[in-house]
Amino acid sequence: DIHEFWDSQPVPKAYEKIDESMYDQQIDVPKTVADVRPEPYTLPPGYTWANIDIGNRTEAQEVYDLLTQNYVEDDDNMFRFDYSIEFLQWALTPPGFHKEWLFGVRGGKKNKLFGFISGIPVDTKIRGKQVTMAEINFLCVHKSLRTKRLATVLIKEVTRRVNLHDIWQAIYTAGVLIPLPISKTTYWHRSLNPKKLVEVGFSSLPANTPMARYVKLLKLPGETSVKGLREMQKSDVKVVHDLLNAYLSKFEVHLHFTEAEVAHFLLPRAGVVDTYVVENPQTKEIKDFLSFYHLPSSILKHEVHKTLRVAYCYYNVANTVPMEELIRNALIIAKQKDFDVFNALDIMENETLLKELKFGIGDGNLHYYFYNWRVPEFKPNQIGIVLV
Ligand SMILES: COc1cccc(CC(=N)NC(=O)c2cccnc2OC2CCNCC2)c1
Repeated sequence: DIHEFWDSQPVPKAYEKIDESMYDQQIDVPKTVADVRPEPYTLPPGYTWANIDIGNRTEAQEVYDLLTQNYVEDDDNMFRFDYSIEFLQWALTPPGFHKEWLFGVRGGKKNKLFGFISGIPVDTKIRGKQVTMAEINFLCVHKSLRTKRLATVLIKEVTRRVNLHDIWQAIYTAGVLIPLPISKTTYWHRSLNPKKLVEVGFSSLPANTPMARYVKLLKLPGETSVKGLREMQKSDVKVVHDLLNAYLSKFEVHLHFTEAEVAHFLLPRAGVVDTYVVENPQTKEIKDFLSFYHLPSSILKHEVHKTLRVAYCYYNVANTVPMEELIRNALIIAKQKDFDVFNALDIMENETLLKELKFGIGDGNLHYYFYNWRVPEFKPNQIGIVLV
């Protein structure tokens, strides 16, 4: 069963008793690239490995088609993530990405894509220690091929390909609980279009609250309130880079971004990511910025509404503006851009503003995991990494 697989992996065991001296180091015995299996893992008969050039529109379309039909659904199977092609190309081609870490499994007469997994290299800081990791995401097996253990082979193969680059740790998130989370975070939602959210069953009307009153309760100003708020542009990359790294260094677990990575991940891209900086009208200085990414969900069983437009809280730094006002302005912008809901995890400083800004608690958790690195469990507000 699944635990038989994870029991064979260098992740903390559910039962282990650990003393402090075991933390901040790898779990596996030290290995070198020479120890890594040179050939790909064996697939079931009829299936083959296939690298995916996500920059190629045709191949990106195949990944889109696989994910939009077979990727993660909410616990009630009412919604399924619907990552766009442009979003996948953005998320999977940061500076320095390795093309052999983007691959899948093909099979059948039409050599169809039945499985996919991805890795990108990230520079992490864990309790003050620099660790280069692979950020693993988009593990997906076609619904018709579940229980063939393809997922475990995809995990082993991406581990092998990452190890060939002399990288031995990884970070990933999952809604499911497997051994052992480094943190259990909770998701929260801020309704922007309450009428639609109630119609599609995403939200329910609070007791004794007519819809008109619910809408009024959640109403946001039509315009932003922060003076000097404007879209990020190329010339802001340097200052945003310095602001972001300085801010993230406050957290026990965080990424370190290069300038090129800040340009890639934060410069606005239509339908993918929005970033706004606060330029002080007098001094022209920038000390704050907000950002959110676009991840719609398919609405699986509704006659009229087919898509839920969801904005996800990304990286936000508030030095001269109260964080609550900054995020309220993110909500106002998201509403202006016709998003239906704004999602956030209770990581970083988010917990302090969720209630004030009328977020409702979600019905699930997102767990963060490390592969082959032992740490004590962190509180969500010690996590300074956002995975898309
Ligand atoms: C609303 O449509 C959904 C479609 C599929 C799953 C879920 C529930 C869920 N699992 N949500 C999250 O994981 C989540 C909730 C708030 C913020 N970020 C999140 O996940 C991000 C980060 C991890 N990769 C997926 C997107 C909701």
